[in-house]
Amino acid sequence: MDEPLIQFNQVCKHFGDNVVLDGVDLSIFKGQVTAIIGKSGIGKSVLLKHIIGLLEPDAGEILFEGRSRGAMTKAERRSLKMKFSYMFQGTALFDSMTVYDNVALPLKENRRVAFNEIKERVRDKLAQLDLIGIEEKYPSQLSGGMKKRVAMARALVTEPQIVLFDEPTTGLDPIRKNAAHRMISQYQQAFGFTGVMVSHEIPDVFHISQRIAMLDRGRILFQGSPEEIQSSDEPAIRHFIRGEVPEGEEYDGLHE
Ligand SMILES: Nc1ncnc2c1ncn2[C@@H]1O[C@H](COP(=O)(O)OP(=O)(O)OP(=O)(O)O)[C@@H](O)[C@H]1O
Repeated sequence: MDEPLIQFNQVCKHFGDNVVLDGVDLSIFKGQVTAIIGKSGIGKSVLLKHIIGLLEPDAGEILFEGRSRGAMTKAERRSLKMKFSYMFQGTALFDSMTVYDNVALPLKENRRVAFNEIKERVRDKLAQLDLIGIEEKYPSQLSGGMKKRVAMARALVTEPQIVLFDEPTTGLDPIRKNAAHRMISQYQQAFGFTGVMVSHEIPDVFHISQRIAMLDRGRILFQGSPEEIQSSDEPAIRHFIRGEVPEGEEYDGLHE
């Protein structure tokens, strides 16, 4: 297999007494969607935040094409940052800005994109996400599902090379959820981007990801293809992906 685009080597992170990542080894490959699955509160968002540098590991390292962020020059770090886009759990839309301005923001902020091109790209993304006609509305006037789709439009409008999604479909109805998954797949086929997606949508996520990583008790319990995880004999994996509580055990998924 090729060199990973992003590589976690023995990454550890704790908050006070709460050890969240305890030696995470994870490989993320270019052009693939990698889904991060695992129980609630286990540290999936924390892992994602390490990729964009919102959190720094206490120990271990994260390599991008073989190089750690710390070893990069300022210019290299800036260029790495431009490759990323992300969509976090809370949609983080700006309430004082219209839908159009929210989606146009990344194009206006970091890139020299002509006014007409911004208009075209924003319209395109809104159309793909079934959001035409709401450009002038404000986030407070939208349903939760619509906000989520606006956030997705904003994450994809720059056509980024690496997109991090934190539960992009939670709270969407089944039709919109499928549409959002389809959009991620189509976007990947069109642009060959690398996606890292935290998701609880099992088994749906197996259909749109090429790689699955399961986080459990601070470590990656499994990483491999959707087919491999579905045929795993490991009880913790089998129970989790089937949504079963092992006999004689109480569900201990609430780590928060
Ligand atoms: N900035 C922080 N300061 C202190 N503790 C934090 C911080 N961020 C996360 N945590 C803790 O880290 C643990 C993992 O949280 P995280 O949000 O990554 O879980 P998750 O797997 O994404 O959960 P869910 O599936 O419910 O979204 C939790 O115990 C959380 O309280």
